[in-house]
Amino acid sequence: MSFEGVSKRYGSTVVLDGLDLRVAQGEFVAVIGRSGTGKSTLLRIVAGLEKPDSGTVSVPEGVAVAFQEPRLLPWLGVGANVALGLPASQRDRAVRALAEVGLEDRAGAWPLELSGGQAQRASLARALVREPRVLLLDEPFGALDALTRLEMQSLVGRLWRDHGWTVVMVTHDVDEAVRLADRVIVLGEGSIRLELEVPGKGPRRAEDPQLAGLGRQLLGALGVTLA
Ligand SMILES: Nc1ncnc2c1ncn2[C@@H]1O[C@H](COP(=O)(O)OP(=O)(O)OP(=O)(O)O)[C@@H](O)[C@H]1O
Repeated sequence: MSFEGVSKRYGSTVVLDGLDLRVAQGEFVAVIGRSGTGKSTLLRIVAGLEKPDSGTVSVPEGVAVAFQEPRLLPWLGVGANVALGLPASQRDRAVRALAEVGLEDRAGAWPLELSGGQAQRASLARALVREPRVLLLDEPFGALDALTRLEMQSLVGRLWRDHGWTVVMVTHDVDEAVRLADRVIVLGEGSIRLELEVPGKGPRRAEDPQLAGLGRQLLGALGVTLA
């Protein structure tokens, strides 16, 4: 997947200014940046929901998106939400996807009966069932408590390894970025301010001391200095 010289503005606000980005097949890239630096805009362009003003975007077929709020349809059961759009002959794929995210016993529940973490799992199952090549995650765990968030990070890391997806994840959480991604990019003023490779393969142990140093570097690029 690649962006070459991609620019996007809304009125007089320049959001992306000649952005170049290449993501290898199977790579996990985390995108961080201050509020309003264009992270969601970048994802929306990858998803084909938005067109750039100029530049070239090349994205393979098969993109699935999971957002911070799970966006399940409240009038359909969890299983039906996951199976939505699948031909009747392939409904068993929804059952398998629910089992992969640990929700096999919740297929008959209503979305409103799920906890935040379960709803996020259902949302992941809905992406899984489409067998995407590229998974886009926009602040997927932002609304979850700290423990559920750690569990969801492990789950996404495991699914990524099992399925060989290319992942682009927008997050405000530097620790989450270095725990999961192969590479973290910091967006600012329309382009990439800093790019860091994270050694090893995610999901990494949250308490890995090497990650703390990378996290501090990223916070520095975001203009945050810790005492
Ligand atoms: N449809 C739109 N119309 C007008 N302005 C927009 C639109 N979408 C985004 N913007 C503006 O573009 C800029 C980038 O927005 P974007 O949502 O991509 O940032 P972000 O980095 O994802 O922010 P956050 O971290 O707060 O979610 C912001 O100034 C925003 O107000």
